[in-house]
Order: sequence, then C-alpha cells, then structure tokens
Amino acid sequence: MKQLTTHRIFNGEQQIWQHFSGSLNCEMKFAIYLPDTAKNQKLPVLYWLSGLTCTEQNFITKSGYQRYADEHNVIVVAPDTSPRGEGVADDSSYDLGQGAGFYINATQGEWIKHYQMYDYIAQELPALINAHFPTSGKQSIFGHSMGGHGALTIAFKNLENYQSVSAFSPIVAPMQVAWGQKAFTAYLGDDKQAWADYDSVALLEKHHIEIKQKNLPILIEQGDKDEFLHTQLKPEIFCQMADKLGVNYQFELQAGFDHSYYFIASFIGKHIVFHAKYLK
Ligand SMILES: N[C@@H](CCC(=O)N[C@@H](CSC=O)C(=O)NCC(=O)O)C(=O)O
Repeated sequence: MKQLTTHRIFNGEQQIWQHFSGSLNCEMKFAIYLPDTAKNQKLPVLYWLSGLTCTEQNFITKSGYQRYADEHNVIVVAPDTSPRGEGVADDSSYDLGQGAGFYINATQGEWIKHYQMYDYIAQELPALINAHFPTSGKQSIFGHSMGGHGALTIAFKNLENYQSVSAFSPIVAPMQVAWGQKAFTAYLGDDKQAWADYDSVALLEKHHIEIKQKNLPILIEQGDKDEFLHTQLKPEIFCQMADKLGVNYQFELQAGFDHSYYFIASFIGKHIVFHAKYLK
C-alpha cells in the first residue's frame, strides 16, 4: 500500500492511498481522513460511497465533511466508485463501466474480471483499513445516489458489520428504474433473482425481521428539487415497503435542494452526528 498525498485539514490529515485490490484485480485509490485523536486511540470508521462519475476525490473536495469527522472523532474512508485502468472494461456512457460500478459483483462477460465492487467494499477494504489504521472495530456506511444504493444494500446484507446506515438521494429500487436496469442487465444478465440481491427495497423485504431485531438506524435525506427524484430515485418505493413491514427509518425531504454536492454539503454534518451516536 502506498500513500500518494496528505493534506492537513482541521485537526487531522486528509490522505489518499493506492493499493492493489485482489477483488477488483487492479490498482485502486481510496481517501481516508484521520483525526489527530487517532494517534492516541482507536477510532470507529465511517465508509462513504460516491455516485455515478465520481472518484475518491468528489466527496473529499466538495462536501466539507472533514470538520465534522474531526469534531466527532470518526475516521472516514471514501473509495473510488469502480475498478480503474486501461485494461479494465468500460463503456462510453456515464452510467456504466468505470465510474459506475454500482457496488455489485458482476457475473457477465467482460465485466466479471474486475467489477466486483461488492466484495471490495464489504470485505476487502474494511480488512485493509483495519490492518493499517487505528480502528476500533465499529463501522457504519453512507453514500450518495448510486452510493446511497450501495450503502443501503451492503448494510442490509451485512447487518452484523454496521452500526448505522444513511443515504443522500439514494437509488432505492434499481430494479425499477433506468439507471439500475441498464447496469444490472450488463453486470448481472437477465436473472431477476440476481438483481434482487442488490436492490434495497427487495433486501428490506427479505431481511426485515433481522433489520427490526437489530433496530438498524436508517436515515435517508432527499432534496425535493432533485432532477432525478421522480425518474431514478423514487424514495416513496422504499418508504412504502418500510411502512408496510414496520421497519423504522428516518426520511427527510429538504425543500429547494437538488442532486448535487451543494445538497450533501448542507446536511453532511447532520449525517456524521447521526452515525457518531451509534459508533461510540
Ligand atoms: N449527467 C450527469 C450525471 C452524473 C451525476 O449527476 N453524478 C452524480 C451522482 S448521480 C448518481 O449516482 C455526482 O455525484 N456527480 C459528481 C459531482 O461531483 O457532482 C453527469 O454526467 O455529470
């Protein structure tokens, strides 16, 4: 593992590291924020999953999260959104291929060799972080849009590993919207059972008893001026399913906000406070 950069910000360091990922079969970068308190104590880790077109850079340069990670003594890790490199399969559109890994394990054609983002985020990256940084063993996960989908699905499938989950403008039902249908067809083929294993509404239905037993804290933040709200996100599908199953969640519709990082920056402090409460 190689450190590429470090920058002091608030009472901590924003670093970028590069390593070879065995799951993805390529070199990967991730961002990590280490509050100074990590020098003397083990801290919990909050994983951020970014959306379509993002790298490890978007969140760390646009959200302003470092102020809150420092204040609440949380290590925050922000990985890239897909495997990368010249030898890695890609597509000319922004919503498939590099920058659009969808946090799933591909089973089809040219995608299989590298597009195993589910394994990378759920297993390989936490093991790497825990081996190299002073972590307490407690972790939570959050993300935006495609990354909100990733956070919800990974938390629901690995309840024992996460204290809490939150999402900004998540794609809650990828099986039912164009972004998800396009990616799932390419990466998973036509098998709808395979699709359901990466759809947070389907997973909520499948795991609702365990989710309720754990009382998993779930927070969804959504802007009402989001340009993708009624086409790709459709949070009402999640809310209707959770209400039907009696699963507790917090859904916040924020007036005037769109899909951008201006929205994320406006509420990132609230989400870090939300997670910090359960990571103590
Ligand atoms: N047509 C746009 C679509 C890309 C976009 O809006 N990406 C969002 C995430 S959308 C869902 O996953 C994003 O976070 N963009 C990066 C940013 O810094 O804003 C386009 O191609 O730009």
